[in-house]
Amino acid sequence: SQAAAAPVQTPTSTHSSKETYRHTKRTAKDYIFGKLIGDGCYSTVFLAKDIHTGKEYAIKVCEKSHIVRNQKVQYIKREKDALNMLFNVPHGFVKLYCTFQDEERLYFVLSYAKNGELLHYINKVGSFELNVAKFYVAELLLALEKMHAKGIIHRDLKPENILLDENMHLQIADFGTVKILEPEKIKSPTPTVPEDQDSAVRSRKISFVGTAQYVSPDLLQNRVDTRASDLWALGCIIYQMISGLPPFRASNDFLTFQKIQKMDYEFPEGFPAEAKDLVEKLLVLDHTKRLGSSDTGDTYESIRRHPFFEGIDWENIWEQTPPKISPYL
Ligand SMILES: C[C@@H](Nc1nc2c(c3cc(-c4cn[nH]c4)ccc13)C(=O)N=C/C2=C\CC1CC1)C(C)(C)C
Repeated sequence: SQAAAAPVQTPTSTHSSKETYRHTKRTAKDYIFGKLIGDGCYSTVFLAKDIHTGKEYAIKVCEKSHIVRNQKVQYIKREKDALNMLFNVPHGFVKLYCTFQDEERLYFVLSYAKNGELLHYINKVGSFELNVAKFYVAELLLALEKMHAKGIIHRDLKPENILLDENMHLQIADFGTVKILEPEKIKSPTPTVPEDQDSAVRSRKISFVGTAQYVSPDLLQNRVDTRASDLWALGCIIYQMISGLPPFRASNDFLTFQKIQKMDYEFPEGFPAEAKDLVEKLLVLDHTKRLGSSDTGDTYESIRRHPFFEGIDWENIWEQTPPKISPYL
């Protein structure tokens, strides 16, 4: 006969004012789900409110069957690992507060980036004034430095997954495409030892390729994904903030890939000279020759030093009030 199951002791939250009480694991019932705010290919992001605290969060919901059927399990695991690795970085990233699941779905409770996608602002004003572009490129570079210092390569950086928080500071989101380098490979951004010409993570078959307009030629050609892939995307994003469109664009991805590999792009009339110079130093076919590829340590000194960043206060930018994003006449 079925032995009577011992009554399960539900953990009561015994706490005095001194102790921080241990939450019982959250479930979807602890949140009021609101509008859909983002739609990825394997996930949907909802605005949600915690019924106990009234705080707003973004909750990313993934259908388990969908993930398993499309062999995306390792992407979900990497995203969670990357978000956990970045939890203690105070600025530049959405935070993962907790995860839980039910029969059908996985839930990620994340910070709500109240002002949404950077892309929305670029499209709204057409293109950014130079001081606005400079500010957000600087915050993006600082976030990239933090990620790369931990051996996290984003691999799909684009204005759609660069978000703005309630104070209009930048937050990188969507880590479903990251590659996390093994600890022994977390060295300076590029080879410090001459014979190790290729700190790239040379994987025979790269199953993942980013969004066509921002994918680097090294990822396309010799199927190598390195931190420098993100520096290529940075070059594309700078170009797009200032001109309103990404440098490589065509009617389909294949034609876009061809343009990238032929470096077939040009600068519109009036594109500021210093911004042009910086973009030209990042959109370099050879990933070891991109500005920043030879920097050692945890910062991209050679990029920070570029005249484009004249006047940026690297130590205090996250505390500063971001410049107004107004239409560029
Ligand atoms: C990039 C992502 N879109 C989004 N992901 C997140 C948002 C988010 C917010 C708005 C928004 C806010 N106000 N108006 C629009 C628009 C798009 C968003 C957020 O607040 N918090 C965390 C997010 C993502 C966390 C990430 C680890 C998964 C895609 C397109 C993939 C769905």
